[in-house]
Amino acid sequence: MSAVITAEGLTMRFRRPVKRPGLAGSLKHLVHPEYTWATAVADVNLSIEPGESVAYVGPNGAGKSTTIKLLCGILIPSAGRVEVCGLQPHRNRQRNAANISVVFGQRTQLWWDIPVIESLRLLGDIYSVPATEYQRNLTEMVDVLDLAPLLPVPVRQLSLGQRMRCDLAAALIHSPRVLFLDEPTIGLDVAVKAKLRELVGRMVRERGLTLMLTSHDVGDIEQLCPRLVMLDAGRVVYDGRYAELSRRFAWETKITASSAVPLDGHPELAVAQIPGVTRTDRPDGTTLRVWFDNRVATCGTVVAGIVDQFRISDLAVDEGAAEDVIRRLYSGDLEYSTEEPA
Ligand SMILES: Nc1ncnc2c1ncn2[C@@H]1O[C@H](COP(=O)(O)OP(=O)(O)OP(=O)(O)O)[C@@H](O)[C@H]1O
Repeated sequence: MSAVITAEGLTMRFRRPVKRPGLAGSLKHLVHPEYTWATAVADVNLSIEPGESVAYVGPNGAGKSTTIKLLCGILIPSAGRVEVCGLQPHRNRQRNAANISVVFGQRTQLWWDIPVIESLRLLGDIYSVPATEYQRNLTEMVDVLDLAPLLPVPVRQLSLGQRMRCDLAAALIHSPRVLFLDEPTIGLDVAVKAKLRELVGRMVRERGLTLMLTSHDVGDIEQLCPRLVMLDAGRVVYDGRYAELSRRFAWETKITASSAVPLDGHPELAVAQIPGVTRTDRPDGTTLRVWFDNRVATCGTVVAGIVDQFRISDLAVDEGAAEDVIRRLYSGDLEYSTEEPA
């Protein structure tokens, strides 16, 4: 099977004006403009098969939306190559548009003043969707997204959650092969999130839709995307299964050991000397928390070292879920590494 999305060495640099402060600075810039270059996407390689669901994640400013814009043909790459359904998006914007759809959580593609159903009909005409296919898509989406009461309402009168349901319907009315969702569930309540995820999941399973999702909501990723590509400062730092994340990146295991009586002395200092222990602290008088590098030490050796210091009355071991790993990677608490754990 050949990939539906490929990127090779994909790079996007933006030129930014350097302006000195004040009127003099503005005038100088008019006469002698100065610029710097900022790299938003750096040498990204991607290969996504038809029917795959990929979460494209990373901290704010990592380059996710820029990549989506490159894949939609909105931006022209500074370097590298990109193909979507066999087309270079920026050279074939119109043909590319027939194959793809994009939903930006912050924006609508519906016409503000006309009823939702008219927007859907218009999109059906623009994309020349055959009548039977249009009707089948509409019926399915009205059913899953509960759209019936919204169809006659002008978009300007819809709440955010109602509008997003209609936006997703609009994105899928022409049966695209690829769907890009950029923060689709931002600001939505749990019920609306569930409806959106249900429809997208169904389209992937039943129609072979290829999905590329950017989201800061781990629920979207967990429920829709077995594969996760993580960006940091424009570069891919992880491309693999979501479930692999913990194994690959969660080097630290946390042990919380409690004592029935207040701890004597400074057991945290002695425990910190155990090989592999990265840090320790005492959140209260009876509890010791120990973080260790699980590639270097085992839980057994660390617990044995704690037992040498005091009698443990309660013990919890926290391996860290993938969600926790993502949060810690973003905050810099965990380090990216391509090394496999020992
Ligand atoms: N048109 C532009 N001109 C100059 N710089 C830009 C432009 N668009 C994006 N950038 C810069 O490129 C970098 C990546 O931005 P991008 O919007 O792709 O990030 P993101 O990962 O989608 O972030 P977020 O999670 O905050 O939406 C940022 O530093 C941003 O300031």
